[in-house]
Amino acid sequence: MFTSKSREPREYQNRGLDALAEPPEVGHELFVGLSALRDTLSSRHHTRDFAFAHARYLRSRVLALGLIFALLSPLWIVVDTLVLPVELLRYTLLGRVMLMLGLVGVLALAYLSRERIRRIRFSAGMLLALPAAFYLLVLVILPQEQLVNLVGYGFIPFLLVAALSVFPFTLLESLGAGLAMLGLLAFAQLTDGSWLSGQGVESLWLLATLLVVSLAANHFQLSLLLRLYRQATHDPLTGLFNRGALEVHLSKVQTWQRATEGQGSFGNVPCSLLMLDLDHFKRINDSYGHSAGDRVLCQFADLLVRQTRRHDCVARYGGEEFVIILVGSGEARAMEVAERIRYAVEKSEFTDHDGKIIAVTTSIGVTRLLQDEPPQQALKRADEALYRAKREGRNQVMGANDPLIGE
Ligand SMILES: Nc1nc2c(ncn2[C@@H]2O[C@H](COP(=O)(O)OP(=O)(O)OP(=O)(O)O)[C@@H](O)[C@H]2O)c(=O)[nH]1
Repeated sequence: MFTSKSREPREYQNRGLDALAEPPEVGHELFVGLSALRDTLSSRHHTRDFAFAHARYLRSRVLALGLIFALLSPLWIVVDTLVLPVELLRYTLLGRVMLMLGLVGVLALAYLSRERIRRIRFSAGMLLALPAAFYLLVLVILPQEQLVNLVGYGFIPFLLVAALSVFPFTLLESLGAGLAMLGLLAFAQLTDGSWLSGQGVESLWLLATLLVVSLAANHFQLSLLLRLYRQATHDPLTGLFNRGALEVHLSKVQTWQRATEGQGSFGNVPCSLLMLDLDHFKRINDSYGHSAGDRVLCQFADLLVRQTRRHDCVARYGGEEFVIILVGSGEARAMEVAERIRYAVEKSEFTDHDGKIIAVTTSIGVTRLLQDEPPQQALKRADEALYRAKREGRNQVMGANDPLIGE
């Protein structure tokens, strides 16, 4: 089986392609428990598509918790008024007003950042950093002898570490925030003189324990999110994108086309669609069994991923039908790639479970993806071309009669 990888055209590198998903790994297993540690430790291994789903989820948490913090903060003014001497009130009041303004800013930022991953992460970080900074400021500004009058401030590090468990943070993110809270508590103890006292050590121990519980909650929350995401968007047999995820991805590619070239100038950023169907697949099932058929589908999927580039997208459209989006490839180039794939399939040694060779061929329909058309329309054109390839004898590539193509 040949495995050549074509190089990306230079002009399409570094032009926002990272905003598109990477093709999923073939045969990637759904995982549970400890094996998910790699994915919950940091976001390094997350695909761009999951990063968007993750950010959307994070955003909803930021909005919910930000609202709770913003409401609780002014309520605590009542407690301050009851317990603090008047000369201290102006400090804490000023701090609370600044905290509330900050929280409103975080809420606004999260609300306006629907698809902006970095901004959403930043707003989540600020949501935790603002109350911590408020507490730190109170500790620094108030005279030491007045610190005993503070009621309900000492629990801020505990509240924030507990809040970590509400967010689907990665373990490293939570660990960083948790260590910062432990540092804050240590500073508070050094300031009020309880450092290394029995009560001080107990508080530190409690906060560290709470952090471990939050980290466990983060791990399970994030791994569950990943699992649900994969189940919703990936075909369990081949590990490729499923039909729903493909359609979402098609729209994203079109958005990228528009953003790259500007509205109305379609034709300048060519992208193409390949629709592939295994020939006489029913016969394979009938002759070798359904499970050998499944094996062929996986081998076929594997070949498609190896024949395409990282930014292209390979999806299982249904049954023995697959779709490839070639990003940055016009019709002529797409026909070449399709022919190369057809040839590779013909020459490849597909095998059943006993290593018996199964002859497999594929028919392919090719069309251009226009940036302003409904994705379904392009899929329909590719399907019609595929149908003609089947009708003309199978094991061949057929181009669609594309409208308004100007390469
Ligand atoms: N093993 C296996 N078979 C599948 C799967 N999904 C669909 N099929 C089979 O794929 C076959 C498709 O058959 P047809 O639609 O008649 O197409 P074909 O035999 O490939 O013939 P042409 O497409 O006309 O070349 C059916 O027998 C389905 O049962 C699957 O996930 N695994």
